[in-house]
Amino acid sequence: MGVRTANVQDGNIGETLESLAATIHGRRESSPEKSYTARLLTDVEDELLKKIAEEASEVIMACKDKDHDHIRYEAGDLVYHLLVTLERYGVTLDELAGELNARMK
Ligand SMILES: N=c1c2ncn([C@@H]3O[C@H](COP(=O)(O)OP(=O)(O)OP(=O)(O)O)[C@@H](O)[C@H]3O)c2ncn1[C@@H]1O[C@H](COP(=O)(O)O)[C@@H](O)[C@H]1O
Repeated sequence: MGVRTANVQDGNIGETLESLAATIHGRRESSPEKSYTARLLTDVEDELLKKIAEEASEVIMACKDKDHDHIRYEAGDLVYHLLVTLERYGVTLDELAGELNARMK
């Protein structure tokens, strides 16, 4: 585990998710030898699905430690892998927004 804190600045979550999702989408054209994302998009699906469980567990452990920087770091890993999962299975961010908006009371 290597939590990096240098150069981490607050950002706009909407813009960041859209930019990252676009990068991930673009990796469909990349070589799996050169891109981890391209590998996750093309490898056997269990490789990606296992990462979701692993990263979720790491978030849980960081929360148990009440370690703010570590929680942020592991949440970043989890959200990245979730975005790769959405890309792989064809669920767009707009659809996700629709799903969440529909629940708002
Ligand atoms: N945001 C990410 C991102 N977050 C996490 N990861 C990778 O996800 C993996 C996490 O797995 P692990 O938790 O096992 O790795 P780890 O962090 O070494 O292990 P721990 O410290 O968590 O124990 C690492 O290989 C990270 O590099 C990411 N890989 C890519 N991206 C984004 O995806 C873009 C495309 O990257 P390529 O995959 O290189 O094309 C990049 O420009 C980034 O914006």
